[in-house]
Amino acid sequence: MNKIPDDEQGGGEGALGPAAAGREAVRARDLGVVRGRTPVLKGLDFAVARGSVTGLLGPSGCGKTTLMRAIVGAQAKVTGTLEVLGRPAGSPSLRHRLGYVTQAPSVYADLTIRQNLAYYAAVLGVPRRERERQVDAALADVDLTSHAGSLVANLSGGQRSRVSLAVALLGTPELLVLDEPTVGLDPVLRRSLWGLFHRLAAERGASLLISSHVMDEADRCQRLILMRDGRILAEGTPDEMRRRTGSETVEDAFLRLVEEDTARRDGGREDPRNPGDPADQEHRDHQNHQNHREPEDPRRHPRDNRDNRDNEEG
Ligand SMILES: Nc1ncnc2c1ncn2[C@@H]1O[C@H](COP(=O)(O)OP(=O)(O)OP(=O)(O)O)[C@@H](O)[C@H]1O
Repeated sequence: MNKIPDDEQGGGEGALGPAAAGREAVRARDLGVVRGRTPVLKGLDFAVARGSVTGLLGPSGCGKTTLMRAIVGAQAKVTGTLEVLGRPAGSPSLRHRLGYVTQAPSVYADLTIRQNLAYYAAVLGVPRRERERQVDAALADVDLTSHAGSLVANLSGGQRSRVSLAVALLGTPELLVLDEPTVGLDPVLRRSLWGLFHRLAAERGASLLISSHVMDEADRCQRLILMRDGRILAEGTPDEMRRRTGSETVEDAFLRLVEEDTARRDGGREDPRNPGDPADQEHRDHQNHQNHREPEDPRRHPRDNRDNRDNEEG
């Protein structure tokens, strides 16, 4: 484990004071990100509570992955204030305190599951005598014990995602940032993973930030951050969202909030349920962008948050 360098800025509590720093795993103030030449995140203010399961929800292309990359210190051109576990995002001492799972599984296809985990346990500096126990625990957490000897190349997409999740669990990180971890999984597996997320929060005190563009996952979260077009629409518990908007489901609450937001932005000329909805345009822009985006390095270390931070000088 790295020693905390004395010259790191921000200190243990930052500008938040001891009480706030203790309760919040992440705190953003006026956070902005530019990707290429486009402002993708615009003036975000929010917090992620410690020891809780927080859902980051919003339409495809609204900026969820960009926000997660900023939190784990992998994003270039970040402005404003972003504190993670009481330190400025990207601080070297955070590396071992965070687990990050990207959308594309990033484990070695030519190794078995156990070999991958043993390799990453060594890279992460898990003491040798601890490694076997931690690898076994991570395998059991993601329900892959019986496949431990299988080559990753022979696994299904959902199984590969769970191997990435197991890697993120090594070293018992305090904050887990999971980008759409349940996408493509069957309902039984999804339920069991949500069970795991809540156990990690309740029993180990871990803080989890989990993105999804599927609104029916919202009720599985203790707190929600709803995003649209690079901004925060609302944050709070699922109940608060429903009460505030007089809606029965979080999905309806989200649509109400989009309507209010649209009305605020342009005097209510646009109906968010019409095909002209800016959220649809966001989606189309995102799809166009996906066709032109730079490929991810398949051998990128899933726990290394800093290696492609500078590849977006546009
Ligand atoms: N490498 C990049 N260079 C420039 N712009 C990018 C890049 N990656 C994403 N973007 C743009 O940033 C915006 C936010 O993308 P992001 O991937 O953060 O959205 P998202 O909410 O995570 O989407 P999804 O749910 O589809 O994963 C989109 O408009 C996208 O086109």
